[in-house]
Amino acid sequence: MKAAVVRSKNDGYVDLIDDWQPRALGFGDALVDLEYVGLCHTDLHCAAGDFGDPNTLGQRNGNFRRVIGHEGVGIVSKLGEGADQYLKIGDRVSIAWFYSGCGVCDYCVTGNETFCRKALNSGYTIDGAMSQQAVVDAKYAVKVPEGLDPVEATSITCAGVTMYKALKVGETKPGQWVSVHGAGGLGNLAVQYAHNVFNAHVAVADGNPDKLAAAKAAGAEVLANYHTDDVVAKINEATGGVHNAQVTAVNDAAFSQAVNVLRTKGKLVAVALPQGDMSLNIAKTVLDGIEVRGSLVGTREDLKEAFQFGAEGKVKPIVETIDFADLNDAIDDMKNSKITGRKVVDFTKL
Ligand SMILES: NC(=O)c1ccc[n+]([C@@H]2O[C@H](COP(=O)([O-])OP(=O)(O)OC[C@H]3O[C@@H](n4cnc5c(N)ncnc54)[C@H](O)[C@@H]3O)[C@@H](O)[C@H]2O)c1
Ligand SMILES: CCCCCCO
Ligand SMILES: [Zn+2]
Ligand SMILES: [Zn+2]
Repeated sequence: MKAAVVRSKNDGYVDLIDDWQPRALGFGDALVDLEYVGLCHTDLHCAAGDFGDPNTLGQRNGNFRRVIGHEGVGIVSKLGEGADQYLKIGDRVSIAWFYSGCGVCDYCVTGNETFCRKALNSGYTIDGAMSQQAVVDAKYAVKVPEGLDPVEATSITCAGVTMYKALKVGETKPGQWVSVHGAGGLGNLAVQYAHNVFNAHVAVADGNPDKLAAAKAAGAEVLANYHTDDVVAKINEATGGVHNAQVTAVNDAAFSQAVNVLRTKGKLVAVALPQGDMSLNIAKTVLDGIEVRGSLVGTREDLKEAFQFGAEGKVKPIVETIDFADLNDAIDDMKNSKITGRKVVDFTKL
């Protein structure tokens, strides 16, 4: 069976193997035949060992290296004992970063399950979705609603739910201004959810003109190219300062820009995971009562909500399907900021 696994040298790329086997189904597990799996920038961080070597972390599947992927969508083909109370054969389900939690800790029982200290994360501490088959915990595999295109559903499984949740974390209200720093896979969907679901005004910064054009088409009213514009001046001049700033840029400079475009009592929502630390304007943070909040994917409930907005056509991910064999080329394209929206591996062609 084909799977994309983290290389032993953690060079940011994957090995495409064809002798992979899913682990045996345990109690409450289900087997999923993957249809489509999107490439998230987090997959590149994982493959590079940015958060530690996934080949040595979490649950092991025999001698196999870690399978990446957490924007997966596929069909349930087999149920382990006890799984039939949650799923049935033929259900279309998602495989998200939040693979499972303990279910009983303070975070799991208060709507904050993604922060569970015993959480397993797909493609990092447990095998992910970038394979022909994957094992899921039936309690945690959120179903994809009827009416939502499965290819588009892959993008909502991480990028979409993450930004839908991050806009909630930013307490976004109708008529407010939101800035989105980074118009990539997450950023474009941030614009769509902010404009179409939260009814907010949006300013966007990126360095790729195609992505800025896509953000404008998605509803952004202010566009700043960090190669040619003074991002802070342009956004402040156009908005008077934003109510919350969403940082999806894989670049620590964007965090500084984000603080400096906030109005008094504004909120910086940290989403992106570049290496390094945030350097924040201390005077601005103190004198303007700025809040810095981290946001991590979304809960199962957040994902259900984010999917529903997709099924209703309120958000439409930009997706391009690719062959499994071309996955490392896609990683290259993402590293070079050449992907507008998402590239999605088509497993139905294998
Ligand atoms: N917190 C979470 O729950 C969560 C979830 C998903 C992804 N992420 C992280 O979010 C980041 C983005 O993921 P993605 O899949 O959207 O990546 P992506 O590569 O599709 O997009 C990143 C974008 O940042 C832009 N960029 C780079 N430097 C910039 C700058 N200084 N100002 C503005 N834009 C800049 C790039 O041009 C690119 O368009 C990654 O670090 C990923 O790991 C976090
Ligand atoms: C630690 C990485 C968190 C990223 C979530 C899914 O992209
Ligand atoms: Zn992701
Ligand atoms: Zn827990």
